[in-house]
Amino acid sequence: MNKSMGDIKEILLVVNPISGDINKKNMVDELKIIIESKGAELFIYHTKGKNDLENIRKITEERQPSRIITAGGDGTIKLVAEATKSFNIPMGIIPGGSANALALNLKIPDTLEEQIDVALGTNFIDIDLICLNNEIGLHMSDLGINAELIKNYEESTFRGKFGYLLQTVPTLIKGKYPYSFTIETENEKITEKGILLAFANAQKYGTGANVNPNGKIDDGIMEILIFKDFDFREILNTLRNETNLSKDFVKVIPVKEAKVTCEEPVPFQIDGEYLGEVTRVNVNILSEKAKIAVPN
Ligand SMILES: Nc1ncnc2c1ncn2[C@@H]1O[C@H](COP(=O)(O)OP(=O)(O)OP(=O)(O)O)[C@@H](O)[C@H]1O
Repeated sequence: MNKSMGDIKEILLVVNPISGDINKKNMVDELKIIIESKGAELFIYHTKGKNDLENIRKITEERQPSRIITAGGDGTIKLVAEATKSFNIPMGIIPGGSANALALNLKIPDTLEEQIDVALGTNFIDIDLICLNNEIGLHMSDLGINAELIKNYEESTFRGKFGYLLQTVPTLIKGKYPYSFTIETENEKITEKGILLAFANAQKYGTGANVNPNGKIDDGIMEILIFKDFDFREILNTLRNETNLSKDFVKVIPVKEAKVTCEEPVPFQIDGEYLGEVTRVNVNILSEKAKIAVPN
């Protein structure tokens, strides 16, 4: 366990009470004991699902905590990163959602004790924040078949990875793919047909699929990935973390900013949250970063 908390005097803990169907009480109790034993103060905010952005921004402004710890899924981390992006306060992560893709990408450990240790530690990564149609994304956002899957999952009563898997077959049967995507960057304007267009800051989806093996979450660049069709051999390679995906399967365009337009409305998601159907996505990397505590 972390021996010294350096100059951490007050910690803001943001807890999503419903994410991942996980009871966060043990985590909160353990964190309270550790923090109070070090003479620091803990202020807890439970998300409500409404007005959280404004509330977290206000609390951060008033209390000026020296660290923020977020216990929830990817949606909660995104919310906190957005609310606190102008304060430059380091954030620790206690993964507590159904997929936890960002925690997976940042190699946050599995046990609560180790997670708390990392969250209070002093090793940080400054990750890029991507602005997509005025919303913030941290790791993986996309247009197409995956967003449709997320929509169907959110509408279903089954939670967790099994619920997500259950939605796969009906989504694949009913989908309107392939979609037509026009991508405009500072260098080119191209139109490609595909089943999915991803804006990738990280390497992996929450399922572990390594779709962007050359991506770096802190390099000031995102990759636009266009998956052209279902190729089960390539999908298997992706799931096996193979690093050489065929160019016929996925086209990769590294960018700092771009405009993507679609002929028909296409399902859209940011970091696992469904945002409806859109015909246009404007993306750019923001100058602000999210400073996140990660393992050494
Ligand atoms: N108190 C609350 N009641 C209902 N919804 C909430 C509450 N707090 C946050 N939310 C909702 O939780 C969502 C974010 O969840 P998050 O992405 O962190 O977890 P998750 O991985 O999606 O977990 P799950 O799949 O179980 O929702 C947001 O849609 C937010 O509105």
